[in-house]
Amino acid sequence: MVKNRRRKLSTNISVHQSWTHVPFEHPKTFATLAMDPAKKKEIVDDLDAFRNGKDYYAQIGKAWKRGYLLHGPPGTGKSAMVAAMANHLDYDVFDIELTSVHSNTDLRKLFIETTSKSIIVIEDIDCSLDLTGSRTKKKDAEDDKDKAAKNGKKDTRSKVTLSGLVNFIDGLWSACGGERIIVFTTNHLEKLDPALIRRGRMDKHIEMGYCCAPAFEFLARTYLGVEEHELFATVGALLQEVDMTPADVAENLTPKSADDDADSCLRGLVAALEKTKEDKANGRGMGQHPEEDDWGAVAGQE
Ligand SMILES: Nc1ncnc2c1ncn2[C@@H]1O[C@H](COP(=O)(O)OP(=O)(O)OP(=O)(O)O)[C@@H](O)[C@H]1O
Repeated sequence: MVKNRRRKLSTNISVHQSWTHVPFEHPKTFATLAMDPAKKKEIVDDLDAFRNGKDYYAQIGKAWKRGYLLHGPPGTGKSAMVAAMANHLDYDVFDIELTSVHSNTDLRKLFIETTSKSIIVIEDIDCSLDLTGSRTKKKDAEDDKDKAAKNGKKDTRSKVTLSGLVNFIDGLWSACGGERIIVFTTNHLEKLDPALIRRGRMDKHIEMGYCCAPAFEFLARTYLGVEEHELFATVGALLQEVDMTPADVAENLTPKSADDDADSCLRGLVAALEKTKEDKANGRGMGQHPEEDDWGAVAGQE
């Protein structure tokens, strides 16, 4: 892997509809991302195949691009996954804030200005636009707009349309040369129009889920340097019963003072899980634990 250039993080600026660049410093790598090793390998292999696939893409007559859809609840590592991808490939990241893009034309302009070897990220895509195309949702969007106008508030929804975005994904890639990856993240897969996320546009769908025992043990090794502990079984059992994101588990495993050690952090995590379990029993919980494989679909791929 070539590591001789400095990666950039670029975000779009609304006033000028252009990019601003800062060094990309996010430290997350696949080595520190808690997920099923087999799934992790599958994603890394997929990225490597893409990076080395110039001739293959030319041979099949396809633009050299790949779309990844990362979906799951907040705090399950979607942004961390984007950083791990960028660090693995040594690509720049172009972070598009769709609500600050004024029109499809501006989106096209921004896109044309992206460079080769880049990951173009649109986070929380369901929050940025009315992307469902359904009449009910369009009506909801119009109602929201009317409500905002009545309350003297600015309509923050982007003027970029679903078809504008689809064109952006399909058409322009071919005109741009050089490899590009596009990533959408969402907490609400069900809100997205199937046309937007079909294979060929979003080629790989990756589900990021709640933490389960093996993911917790990985985090305990990373955060506390602990391979085994008597509380592992207790934590594992509690994670079967309640939903806790890897972000919350990681936070509980982070020492808060010089007196904190592995023991106290693990006891703190058990207390937090028991509290969540109690809340759930009292009807204050987040709902049922979804059906998961051993890794809690921390990165289950569909
Ligand atoms: N699977 C994971 N492995 C290691 N760390 C994780 C994992 N998931 C989350 N974290 C840590 O939790 C924090 C929050 O994660 P992140 O921002 O990636 O979640 P997210 O799914 O993008 O959330 P949101 O939907 O709210 O943007 C980060 O510090 C991240 O490093």
